[in-house]
Amino acid sequence: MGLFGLLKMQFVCHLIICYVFLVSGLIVNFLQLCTLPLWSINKQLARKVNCRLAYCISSQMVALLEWWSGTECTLYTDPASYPFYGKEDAIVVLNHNFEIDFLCGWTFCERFGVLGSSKVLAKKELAYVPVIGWMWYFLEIVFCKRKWEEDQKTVVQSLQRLKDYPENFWFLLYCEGTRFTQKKHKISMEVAERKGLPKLKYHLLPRTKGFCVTVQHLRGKVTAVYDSTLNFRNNQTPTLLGILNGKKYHADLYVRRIPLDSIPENESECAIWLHKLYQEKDELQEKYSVTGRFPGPTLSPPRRPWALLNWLFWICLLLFPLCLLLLQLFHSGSAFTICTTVLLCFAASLGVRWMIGQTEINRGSSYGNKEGQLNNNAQVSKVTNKDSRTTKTSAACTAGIKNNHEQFSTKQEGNTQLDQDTGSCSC
Ligand SMILES: CCCCC/C=C\C/C=C\CCCCCCCC(=O)SCCNC(=O)CCNC(=O)[C@H](O)C(C)(C)COP(=O)(O)OP(=O)(O)OC[C@H]1O[C@@H](n2cnc3c(N)ncnc32)[C@H](O)[C@@H]1OP(=O)(O)O
Ligand SMILES: CCCCCCCCCCCCCCCCCC(=O)OC[C@@H](O)COP(=O)(O)O
Repeated sequence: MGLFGLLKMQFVCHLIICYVFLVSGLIVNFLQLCTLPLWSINKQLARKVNCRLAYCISSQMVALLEWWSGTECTLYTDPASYPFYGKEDAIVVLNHNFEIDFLCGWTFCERFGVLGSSKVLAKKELAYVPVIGWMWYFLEIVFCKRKWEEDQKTVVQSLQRLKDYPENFWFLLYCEGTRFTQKKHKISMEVAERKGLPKLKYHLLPRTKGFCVTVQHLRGKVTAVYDSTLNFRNNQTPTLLGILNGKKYHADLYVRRIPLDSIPENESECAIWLHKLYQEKDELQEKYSVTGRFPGPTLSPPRRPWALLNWLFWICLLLFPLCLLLLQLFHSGSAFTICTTVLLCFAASLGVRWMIGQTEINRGSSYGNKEGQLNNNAQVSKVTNKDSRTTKTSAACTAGIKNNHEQFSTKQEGNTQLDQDTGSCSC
């Protein structure tokens, strides 16, 4: 390990990075708050300003990944789809297995110029995370409690609001609803069994309501779904703390563009379509685990300098007053002032540690983990089974999926366009 590598592991460097992130983030949050009066005067302008302000925060984390840790991101995609990326509104469906999968998503957003405006269907708890959560409020991020009865109205309203959004955006959906753990996987596969759906090895069973409602309400605005599958080379399990320590990872992202027109409008058909998509994603991950790569050509967009420049700007702006303050402090020699400052630094680092904890899977929620939920599902399942037609449709689709996927895999190897083929469910 070189000198720079050693430096990256020093606690003092982490303190400085976190200080810059926290203080610049709070400044940006304050500026966002100042845009409130503008919303009533010129809503579209307020949205554009907020996209740029949000970029100042999220691009710092992207710079940390790309320039500090040097993590590489390879994109596997159809060359015919490539020109669309960043030039249209899209719904992104991504697997949820890694602590930094959202950060890799952000990196691709940055490379295609949609980082400031990117959106997500996020759990409500994240809205209260300082800096990021507060920034999301002004970006009109859609929040959910993951209780459909309570979410239905608010999610639909938030989606409707995005219909006239002035910037191109990617709307991220983790349809699994929570991060993959062995326990959640086991419970989720029991649900799959009850529903007569094939088991998944690398994914949890997708929750279909959020996807269907998003497709339904963003139709006309969004033109495609980007089916995205992420994995890391050599079975790496990346973490945000690892990134902060300068650890380099290698991410592989497979993206398939599916025109929105080819996704069924009817809710139950849309749900079947999503289950089929996850079975295809599962087969793709199986291939990755065998070959160590996704099929098809790689077309990685290069890193852009803007995230780094923004980060350097904030470092220069905020380090100077910090150094002055520290000098003055030690010059004053007051034990009380020094102790108070040390305590404040300690409290701030605890705060940042708590924020980093939000990204850690072993501190994740119990959503999808509860036996109680399973019992509810059993009831749901019984109701579903009463409608034998639905169950049969599921089974028929399952059979159809196999055939469709064989077609899909063969086409994949030949790197031909798959969108239209995979977009339609023949069930
Ligand atoms: C290309 C590069 C990527 C670009 C990236 C772009 C943008 C980046 C932008 C931002 C990055 C920031 C990242 C922040 C990350 C934060 C993400 C999150 O917070 S994820 C968590 C919140 N999001 C979701 O949950 C979305 C998915 N969920 C849904 O859509 C849900 O339907 C819902 C709308 C949340 C409602 O939840 P609820 O639980 O009420 O769902 P359902 O009604 O659907 O669930 C009941 C349904 O599921 C079955 N069930 C029950 N238990 C299980 C189980 N354990 N496993 C699977 N299924 C289960 C149950 O039988 C019911 O079935 P049915 O619907 O048939 O009745
Ligand atoms: C320059 C950068 C400096 C970095 C130092 C400070 C870092 C602070 C980082 C705060 C990041 C907060 C954003 C959290 C995003 C977490 C995304 C995520 O993965 O959420 C999980 C949910 O999807 C599902 O939750 P679970 O049900 O699995 O539980």
